[in-house]
Amino acid sequence: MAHNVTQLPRHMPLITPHEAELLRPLSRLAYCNPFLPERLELEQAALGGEYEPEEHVAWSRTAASHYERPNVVRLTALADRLATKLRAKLATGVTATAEELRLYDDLVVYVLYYRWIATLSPAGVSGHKAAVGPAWESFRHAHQHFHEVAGLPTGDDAAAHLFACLHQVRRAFRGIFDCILGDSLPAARLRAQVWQSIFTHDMRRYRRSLYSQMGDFSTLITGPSGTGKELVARAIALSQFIAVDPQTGRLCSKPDLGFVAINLSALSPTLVESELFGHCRGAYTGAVGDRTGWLETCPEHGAVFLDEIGELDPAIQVKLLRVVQSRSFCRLGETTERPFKGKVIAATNRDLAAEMQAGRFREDLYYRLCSDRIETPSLREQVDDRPEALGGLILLLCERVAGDEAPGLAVEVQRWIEQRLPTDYPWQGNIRELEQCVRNVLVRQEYAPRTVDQPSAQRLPGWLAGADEHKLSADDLLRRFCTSVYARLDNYEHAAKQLGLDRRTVRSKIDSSLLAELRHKEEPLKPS
Ligand SMILES: Nc1ncnc2c1ncn2[C@@H]1O[C@H](COP(=O)(O)OP(=O)(O)OP(=O)(O)O)[C@@H](O)[C@H]1O
Repeated sequence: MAHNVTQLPRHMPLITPHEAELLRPLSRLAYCNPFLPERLELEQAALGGEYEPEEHVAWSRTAASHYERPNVVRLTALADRLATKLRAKLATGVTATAEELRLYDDLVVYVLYYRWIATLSPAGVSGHKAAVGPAWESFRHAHQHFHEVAGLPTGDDAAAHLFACLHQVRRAFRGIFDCILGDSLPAARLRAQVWQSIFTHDMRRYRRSLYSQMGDFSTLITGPSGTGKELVARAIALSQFIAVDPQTGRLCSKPDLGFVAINLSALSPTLVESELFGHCRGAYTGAVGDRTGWLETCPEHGAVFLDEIGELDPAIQVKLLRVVQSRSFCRLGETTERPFKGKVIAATNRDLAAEMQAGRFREDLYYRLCSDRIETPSLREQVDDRPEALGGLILLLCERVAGDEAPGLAVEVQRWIEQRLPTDYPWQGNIRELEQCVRNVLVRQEYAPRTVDQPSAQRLPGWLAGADEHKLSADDLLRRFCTSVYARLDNYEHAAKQLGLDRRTVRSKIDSSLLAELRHKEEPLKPS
């Protein structure tokens, strides 16, 4: 190929100022978080006048825009042409500066990714077979083709590592973009946070070295019920780095085996221990044989998801702390140490700060778990940020349950909501409730929300959320009630009198974060 190119003088710069205008933003696009508004800004900077304005604050899935975004299609073509041109210049012997080489290297990453994506079926391939056969051969060939002329690392190992990283990017993108829905800023922030949880904020450093160490970082997901905490956990778990075998181009393990979810509130402490750690025969009454626990079966690229971590028995909290600290554990009834290779992801809708204050949750475990923390926004927060986000969500949820019938069903659901629910309807069950609403309207042409049909005097104030589902303990209830009375009266003496408790008891029951929240919202307490 180099033979057809006119010989250029050696002192000529590799990149012209005009090319640099495209190349600089492209270089950043190759490593940026696709869910931050920055992504759209960079596309605009690269395309200039050719940029087609987007009405969204950041990339999100809408019924209209799936994968073929016009700006990306344009950019990909431009990037491909520029990479081919620069490669040809390099082949003539033009010497590049270190900065030019860095920009060229980033451009090649961008081009290789989109060339590979173009070989996938429209539905995309997430399994390990995606890395096999012709796709790998053409990737390896292109990697060699672009790198060798620039003196950049070539060879199967370098190609396989980049291929593994790009495969991970693809899995993460699909897990986040396809599953975590919502066209509001809080939803966009959530997607960006999940991306960061997987790749950190610096993807270059991740590609260089951190890719093999992210299992050491536990993730704590907090947020109200029905806001997608499990969805987020799944996206993170199934998007961990998996190496590619340079001989075959296959991923060394299957990504879809990497997620195990345990609901800690649904199991007795003994069962939780046995599920997590495994046991040997006779470890407790009923342990009739050896059992391998989830910590043991979790692969290196996988994660164990501990849902409702706030409900974990204190004795097991100590054992879990050891797992996240030393990454080893023993089966019940055994003293042999076994390694834990995966990642721990925990979630709760409880206020862990209050749980710690009340002595029910260990601080040391909390600090080990929250090295990476993600907060899922409520549906109300999303709709308050962008009222149209509700319609977008309804349409996408309708697609999930009714396929091609989605547009018609979405109109019915939206009409029902507008006519029958107040505009400030709290959506206490969040997106799970919205899903139920969609299903109910599909089946019965109506939805019976619990709170709306009740007389307003019977509705629960926000600080009692969960009480109607019997999710609160008696102590929780007392703490919240004391906090709420104190928030209104702002005086321990008066609060104690009203509550019929002594002053010190009231003081000890105050939940500081709930207090801050109540003061912030100035939520009125109904007169007693
Ligand atoms: N952002 C979202 N995008 C799409 N679907 C969502 C989102 N959030 C929640 N859902 C849907 O709502 C339902 C509940 O989600 P999930 O179980 O992940 O919530 P959760 O926060 O873990 O709830 P809980 O605290 O009760 O366990 C699921 O069907 C999920 O697909």
